Amino acid sequence: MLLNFTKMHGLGNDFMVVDLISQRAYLRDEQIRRLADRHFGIGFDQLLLVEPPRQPDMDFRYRIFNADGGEVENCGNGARCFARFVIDQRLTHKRELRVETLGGPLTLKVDPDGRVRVDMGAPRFAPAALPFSAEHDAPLHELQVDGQPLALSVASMGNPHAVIEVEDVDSAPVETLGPALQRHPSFPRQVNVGFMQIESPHAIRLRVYERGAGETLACGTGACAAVACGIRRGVLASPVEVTLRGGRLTLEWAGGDAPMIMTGPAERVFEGRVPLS
Ligand SMILES: N[C@H](CCC[C@H](N)C(=O)O)C(=O)O
Repeated sequence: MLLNFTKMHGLGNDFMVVDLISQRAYLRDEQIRRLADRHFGIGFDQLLLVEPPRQPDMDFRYRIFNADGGEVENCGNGARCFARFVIDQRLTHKRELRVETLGGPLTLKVDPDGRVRVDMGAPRFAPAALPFSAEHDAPLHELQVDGQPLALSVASMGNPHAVIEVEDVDSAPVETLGPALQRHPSFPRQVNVGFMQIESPHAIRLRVYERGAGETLACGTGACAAVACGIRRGVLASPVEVTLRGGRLTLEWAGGDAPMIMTGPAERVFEGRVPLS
């Protein structure tokens, strides 16, 4: 069969978006890996599936698969692209949508200027929420990584995040410390690793080594986790401008159980059809 898809990105974090309401398909994990390959396939960081809701108060079910084929709980840049996609495809007339994900419900709102505002839910810091093996919840934890002590914060945005403060993101050890934390026994379901440089209480630079995809040009949930951890530590204050390699996001959070609000762009690149073997 031929599968219709749309290639999209949020600040260079790129996606294959598939409408499984107007067409029927089942994608096995090895097919996802092949399609994700930037030489033998289409190439993407994550695959996003648009499905009918399973819960009565939701407009859609939003499923996310990493390039390695694993299904995950949340994807912030993908959520903005999801909203643009279902409106452009006329799958809804609404401009404010409720979608269900493995990590919980999200509210997506497309502004008249095309930017998308996402209620990402409340950040959670309890180690069990990631999961992360630690006795207690704390704004900063210390971990032994390859024999060296490392201070890090942890947060769940439905998916697990570790946040490390660095002096300079450009020289941060993303390609070594990222994988080292991925395989660390303290993260039994692996982890997305953010490297955060604080420029001011309202501005950070961020790079993210993502679970199942490696370093991406941007990570929405990573930006949420970094800002939440920084505000909790008292070194950041809402709103926070997050500059990633692919561009800029605005994050707002009132603390506690308040939702993290992320605002940013979503772009369509091309439409395509791909044979599914
Ligand atoms: N790029 C995504 C994060 C995908 C998360 C995935 N890498 C995971 O395993 O949790 C974002 O914008 O939030």
